[in-house]
Amino acid sequence: MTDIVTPELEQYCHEMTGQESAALQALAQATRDRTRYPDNMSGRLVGQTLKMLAALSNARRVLEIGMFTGYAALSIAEALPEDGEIMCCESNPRAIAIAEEFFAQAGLSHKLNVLFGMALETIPSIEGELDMVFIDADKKKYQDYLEMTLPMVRQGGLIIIDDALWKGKVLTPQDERAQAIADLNQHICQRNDVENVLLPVRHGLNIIRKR
Ligand SMILES: C[S@@+](CC[C@H](N)C(=O)[O-])C[C@H]1O[C@@H](n2cnc3c(N)ncnc32)[C@H](O)[C@@H]1O
Repeated sequence: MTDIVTPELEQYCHEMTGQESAALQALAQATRDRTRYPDNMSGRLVGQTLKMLAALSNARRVLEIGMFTGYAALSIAEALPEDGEIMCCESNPRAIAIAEEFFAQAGLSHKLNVLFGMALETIPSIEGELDMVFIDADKKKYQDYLEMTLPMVRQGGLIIIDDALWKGKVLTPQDERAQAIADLNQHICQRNDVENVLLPVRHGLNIIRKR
């Protein structure tokens, strides 16, 4: 994947960002050892950014769309209060098994609620308000995820969209995914019910706050 910043700066940011917990380091290693596409994992920069946002916004109920092996979910869970909950949509049972194993090792299973299946089918089963949503599944469905979850987010709550710069291809979109994300970024900054900032963190994070 094309780096948004130079590889040297990316590495520097990685090294100068607070070390992850031992549990997150073990999960990252297991993801590299036991999955075919470990690059799907978000990693330290995104994970620590999400953890920081969850802490700053006093999040208690969080939804992640696209959990994979649970790196971002576990990062966020570490910032949630004891009665906090992270609901995670995921369609891959092997990835779910790894996430559950490492949540258990971290002693945080009580905060995890996995919604197994296709996200657009499982999200409607969620009741109550959400403080934060992290969108990181099927790029072509991002707009649908946003429309479905924005009404569920409390006023002042956050939606964070990953891969918002999609390999840098949003500048001159030449495939369906790049076009979908470019259209979504355009749409978000024109809405008047949210405010947002698009940051070049890893593959791009679009941070949206509901007015
Ligand atoms: C980029 S990975 C997520 C990485 C993860 N957020 C992390 O922090 O490591 C995308 C995940 O979304 C899942 N996924 C893709 N489309 C989905 C859908 N429609 N419903 C549920 N999960 C989906 C994939 O199985 C994959 O595990």
